[in-house]
Amino acid sequence: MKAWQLMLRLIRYRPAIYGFGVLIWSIFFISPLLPGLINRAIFDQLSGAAPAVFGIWTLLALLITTEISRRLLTQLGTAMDISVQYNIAGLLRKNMLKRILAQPGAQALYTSSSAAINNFRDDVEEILTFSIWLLDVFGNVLFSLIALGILLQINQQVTLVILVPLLIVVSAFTVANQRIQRYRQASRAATSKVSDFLGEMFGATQAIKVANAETAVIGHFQQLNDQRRQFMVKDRAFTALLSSVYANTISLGTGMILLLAGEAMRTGNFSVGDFSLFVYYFSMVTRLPSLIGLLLTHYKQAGVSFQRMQQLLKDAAPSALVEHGSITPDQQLDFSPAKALPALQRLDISNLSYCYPNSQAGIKAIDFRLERGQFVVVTGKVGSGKTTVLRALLGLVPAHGTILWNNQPIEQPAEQLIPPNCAYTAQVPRLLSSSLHDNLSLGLNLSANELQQAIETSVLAPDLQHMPAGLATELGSRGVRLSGGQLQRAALARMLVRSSELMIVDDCSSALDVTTEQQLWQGLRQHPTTWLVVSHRCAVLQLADWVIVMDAGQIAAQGPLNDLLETSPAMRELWQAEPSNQKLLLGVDAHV
Ligand SMILES: Nc1ncnc2c1ncn2[C@@H]1O[C@H](COP(=O)(O)OP(=O)(O)OP(=O)(O)O)[C@@H](O)[C@H]1O
Repeated sequence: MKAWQLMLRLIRYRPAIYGFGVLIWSIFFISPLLPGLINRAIFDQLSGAAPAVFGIWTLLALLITTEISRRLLTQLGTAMDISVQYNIAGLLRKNMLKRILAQPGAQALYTSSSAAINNFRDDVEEILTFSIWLLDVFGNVLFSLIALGILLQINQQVTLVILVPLLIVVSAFTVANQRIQRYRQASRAATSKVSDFLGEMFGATQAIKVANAETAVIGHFQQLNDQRRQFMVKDRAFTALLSSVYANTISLGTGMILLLAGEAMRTGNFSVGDFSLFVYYFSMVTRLPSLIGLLLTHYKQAGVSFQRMQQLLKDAAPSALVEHGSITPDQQLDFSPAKALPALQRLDISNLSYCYPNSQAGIKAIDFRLERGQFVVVTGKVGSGKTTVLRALLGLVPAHGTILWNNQPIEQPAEQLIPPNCAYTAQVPRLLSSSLHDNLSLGLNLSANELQQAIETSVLAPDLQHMPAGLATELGSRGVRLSGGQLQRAALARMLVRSSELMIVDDCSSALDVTTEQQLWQGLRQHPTTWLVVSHRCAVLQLADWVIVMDAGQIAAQGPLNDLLETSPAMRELWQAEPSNQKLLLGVDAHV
């Protein structure tokens, strides 16, 4: 869809408000026609060029009334501007947010989060600027046409000179057209790079400090800022240059008109009143070329913003950005909870494959089965594809393959394999800057008993005793006030309160000491559900009913742990690599 089509859809979202805005501003912009004519009458009466129709005081009263009305119109017009901006910004932002939230987790954002913030802020602002320009343009054009009609009746030759600046402006825009777009795209991309890096720097402050890399990192940041400065200066300077070309054409036109008007007055074809009318209308009529030039420039820049926002929506239809719908603040986004599937008896995964874009890495032809109540462990070397198996199964990456839940196909895993059917804890769990209670519930209305059970099973109870406000303790940004081990167990407790048929956990006890880890997994194993767990730790492998060994994106072997230790060299290698103290503590058999 072209920029003008998208803009039209936005206008049609609230046609009455936009229409009223156009009407108010049109009245405002055409209202100077009247004072111009009054001035002309006053001057012609005073110079004796025309007979007195109205008294001077009547004319003055008319002038004052017009000016007061214009002030009132400005207030009303500003209110309309705000209303238009609220609706357009609300619709664009809601549609972008809706699309992001509707995507499966791992694909929610195709760009970085700071680039997305730029889309929500700067690109939406650009569209708002353009929409406000559009509100004004109709009234300005109308004023100019009527004024030109009046002036043409007075003196055709002088009036036609006014068209010269318009031609200059249109030619200037035609020449600059491509550059406007190119400079705007480059400046926006450079801004995104700066915000991205800023976000990364704040997120990795500790890593930067312990690596003593402040100078190098700040140097790189400076480089990105320099690039941004260059692109921004080009973009702003070019827009300013165009504005000045547009504005200077007015001065050119003024000079020409004054010369021609002076000549006409000398020959007696031009009264003082006519001259005052020309001068009065002239500044406004000649503003039209400049206005049109700037409007075309903003149109190009709005086009770049539309493109950038559509990139955020990626595969969605272009019209998704301007799709009409309610934006009232109390409007709930429509996230219907997942339909509960029948109690899980068997989950069959066959031929599950996924390859990461622009790489050879991923998983190939994964087949395995989970039976009700089983505790299945996926293990393997670093980078062997364990996490990818889970993400592919959960629909967090667009994988191929078949997933059967009690022999019924799961067509949309990202929408179906969520609570109450399936709960998941990622390898690096994320908490939010809120209280521990809010982080566990995430909006669920939990009983004290449910919370207590989850806290005990996740072995979080001893830690809770040392928290100053218990469950109400604020965790800070992304749960920064928790230790690595506490964060992992808080995420597990969050999963447990979403009691589901299938629990999926990705290697998230790595920060725990051996005793706590053993206690945790034995507690989880008691939970009456089916488990699929990624781990290479003895504490977990020992509890497994079934172990799947991954190697280079494929299943190298699968079966009970004891069988694999006899038959699979890959499993033996992994087992031997685990610290022996864990095996001793757990009383591992004498296979190794
Ligand atoms: N977003 C990505 N883009 C490209 N390649 C990726 C991406 N994520 C992972 N990979 C690659 O895919 C392969 C499998 O990664 P995966 O995270 O599934 O391994 P893993 O067995 O879970 O590793 P670990 O034990 O370190 O968690 C690796 O080679 C990894 O480099």
